[in-house]
Amino acid sequence: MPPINPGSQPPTRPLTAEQAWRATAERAERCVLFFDFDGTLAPVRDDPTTVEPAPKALAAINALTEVVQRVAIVSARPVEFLRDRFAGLDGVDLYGLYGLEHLHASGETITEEAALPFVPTMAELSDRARAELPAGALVEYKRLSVALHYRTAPHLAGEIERWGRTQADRLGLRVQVGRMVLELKPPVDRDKGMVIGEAVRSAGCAWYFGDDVSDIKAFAALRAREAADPDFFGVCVAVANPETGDEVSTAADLTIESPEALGDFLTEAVHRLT
Ligand SMILES: O=P(O)(O)OC[C@H]1O[C@H](O[C@H]2O[C@H](CO)[C@@H](O)[C@H](O)[C@H]2O)[C@H](O)[C@@H](O)[C@@H]1O
Repeated sequence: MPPINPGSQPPTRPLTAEQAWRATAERAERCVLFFDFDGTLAPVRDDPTTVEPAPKALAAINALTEVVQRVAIVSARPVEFLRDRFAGLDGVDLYGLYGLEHLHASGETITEEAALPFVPTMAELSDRARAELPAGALVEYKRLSVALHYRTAPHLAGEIERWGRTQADRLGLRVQVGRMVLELKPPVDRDKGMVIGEAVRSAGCAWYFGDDVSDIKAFAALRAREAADPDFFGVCVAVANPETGDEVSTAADLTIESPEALGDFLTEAVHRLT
């Protein structure tokens, strides 16, 4: 078992990785494993289009689909982007754009209907962002949301955030902050917490792995499920990074150092659960 970095904050309850995998093994056929993508399964890069999952994590996820009830990716990326990265892994469910899209067992991508009227709004917003934001801002158009990145130009953070919030007010959109990014989304009630809350209704066990503030709602959904059913076993795992700070680790049971270390952790999990 690789060392678990407990982070600068203690877990919210005493739980070792050993104990967690043992309890999971007892319920493996009713267990769901949820993974955030960027910063969790995939190391962060300057260019969002070039990102790929860490190879060890991908191989372990493939093996885990044979061991647990379900494996799912829950991301702010579009399903189409995720499908390219997890091609060939039929046993992996994909939730994209914070759950506005989902795809199960290589069927068709389903889009939340309430979000569809915002397709033209997002196209217009993306064009306007490219025209009005200074050089150095990176605009990522995602059909139902637009991400305004400043990773390679951190001095623009304030200007980009102000511009994004003004546009959100103008167009009636919601704002989601992330790692060196501000994202504009439709005003539709859909987030990672809601996705997880619905997906674990009939599960006996679930893990959620995440690195960013939007993942904390998913942790909360597991806590709520556990509070409602003492037989349910939930585990929240943070993947550490210098940008999010302690917020995610503080809310987690376990903290892992990086996406690469997560690959080692999951490889060990395959052995523990088989
Ligand atoms: O829910 P996630 O899968 O974690 O997606 C969150 C955002 O991830 C991407 O941005 C982040 O990763 C980029 C590539 O490593 C990095 O350049 C950027 O600074 C990070 O914020 C993605 O591009 C966004 O659309 C997602 O909202």
